[in-house]
Order: sequence, then structure tokens, then C-alpha cells
Amino acid sequence: MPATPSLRLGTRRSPLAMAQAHEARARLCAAQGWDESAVELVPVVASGDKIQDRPLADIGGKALWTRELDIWLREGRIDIAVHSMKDVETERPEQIAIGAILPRVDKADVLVGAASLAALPQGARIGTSAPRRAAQLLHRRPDCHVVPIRGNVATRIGKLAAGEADATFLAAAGLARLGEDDVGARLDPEEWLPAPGQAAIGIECRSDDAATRDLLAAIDHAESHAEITAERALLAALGGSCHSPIAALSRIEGGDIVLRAAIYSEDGIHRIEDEARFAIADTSGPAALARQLLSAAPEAITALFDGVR
Ligand SMILES: NCc1[nH]cc(CCC(=O)O)c1CC(=O)O
Repeated sequence: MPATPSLRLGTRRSPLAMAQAHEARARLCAAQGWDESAVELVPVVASGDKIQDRPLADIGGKALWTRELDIWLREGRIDIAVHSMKDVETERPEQIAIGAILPRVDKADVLVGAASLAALPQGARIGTSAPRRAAQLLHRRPDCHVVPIRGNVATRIGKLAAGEADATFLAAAGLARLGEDDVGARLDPEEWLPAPGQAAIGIECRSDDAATRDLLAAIDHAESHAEITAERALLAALGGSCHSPIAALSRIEGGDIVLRAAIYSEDGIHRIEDEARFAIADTSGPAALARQLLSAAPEAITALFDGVR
């Protein structure tokens, strides 16, 4: 009998992270014909999960989601780490490689607490700690008030029920992975652009671990990978931080990437939106779009970005 292969999969502990870890394990094992016991789930507490009372942007940004898993991966305590790509910084350590992107699901945001943006009562309080969602909301509904809200999906829905806010935004992908498909009103992603990398699960491994890279390559979804690579390159070229309201949506069309993006001032008053089409292999496409956006943007927007016009 062949020895049972054993791979340690690191994940955050939130219910959404665990659901994503299970999906990653299922795909990995199905592709290799392994029993699921071949992949051990190793839940790791992330700093972002320990600090719940302040907005992510104020306490260190996206690195708080990856720092612990990065260390565990580099020290060899786990072999792979599963992430929501939306939460992964564009600059990754050289020792870590994005080995697989799973097929992307619904990229839309969902509004929970009202049937549509137009149906929100005048002056409604909307819970979100995401600068993108806040700016998008204020652009469309300047009468509304943004109140900070954090915590995992269930916590946020609970805070809504407790009256901390009248409505909130959640990612359709996250809700679907938790089996909560019927929560809230879906916002058309063409009109309400999602975050770069939204709805994509990424699996990382050590860059020098060739055997694991092969395992991940077997489940990599090329189109989803190309999309998130373009969206992340745009984010990097804009020089945005987690304070920078940026929304992006890409799709593959006949061997090209069509990448659409919008950047906002924090108060949502200013918004610049543009689109570019370029070959998947053209790695300079996203940066060209970033320059186009920044060159058209007023100071209230460019002050939030470090990118070069
Ligand atoms: N910032 C938390 C986070 N990171 C990824 C998702 C959803 C799943 C995804 O986009 O892949 C969520 C929750 C949310 O925005 O509702």
C-alpha cells in the first residue's frame, strides 16, 4: 500500500476561513485521488482576529490576516496556507508563492438590511469598516452615515439585529460559502464594483517547495488566476493602502483581460472610473490603467494613493 501522503493546511479559524479551507482540501484531494485525511487542517489565530474593536486600517492593515500563517509556512509548521485573496497584501515575501487560485465565484457585494441602496431610509446608519464600501455608499447616498463595524460574518449580522446599524455590506462569495445564499440584496457588480481579489480563494506554499507547487498547479484555475493577478497589479500600481478606496472588476474575454476600476475620495464625493483591455500576457496593462486613473483624479483622491501618474 502506498504511504498516505500528509500535507498540513494552515487556515484562520473564522467559520468563513474554515469553509474555504475545507473547499481547498476537497479540491486538492479530488485532484490527487487522496482520502481527505491526507490533508490536516491546522487552524492558526491571526492578529486580525484578536483585535476586533478597531478598524483594520488603523491597526496595521491586511498584513494582520497573513502574518501568522506566513511565519508558520516559512518555518515549515504548515505546508500550505489558504487565504481570501481580497485580504492578501500585494507584496508577498519572496519565500512564499501563490500556488493556486480556486475558481472564482460570485464577485458581488450584498446589502443586508434593505432591499436596495435606494430603499435605505434617509440618513440611515450603515455599518462598514471598508473605505471602499464607505466611499461607494456616500457617492450614491451622501445622506447616509457610515458607522464602523467589524467581526466575522455572523457577528456583523448580529450587530445589525442588535441595532448597531441599519444595514451593512457583505461579500456574496463569503455568504455562499457559509451556506447563507439568501441573505440580503445582491448589488450588480457592474454598477457596484467589488474589491480587488474579491471572491477568490488563494493557496500559498513555500517558493522552494517544488512538490507542493506541483500539487497546487493541478488545481489552479488559470482564468481566475489571471483576473486576480491583474487586479492585484492594479492595486500595487495605484500605491493604495487599506485607507485607499479602490474597486475593481475584471473578466476574461477572448484571451484578453477587461479590467475596470474606480477610485474615490474618502467622502465619496469624487470618483474616477475607467476601463482597459489588454492581452493576459501583457503585464504592463494594469499599471497603464492605474496611471490613467490617477492622471484624471483630483487631489482629494490622489492624496490617498502613492502611485505614479
Ligand atoms: N474582509 C473580510 C473578508 N474577506 C473575504 C471576504 C469574503 C469572501 C471573498 O471575498 O472571497 C470577507 C467578508 C466580506 O467582505 O463580507
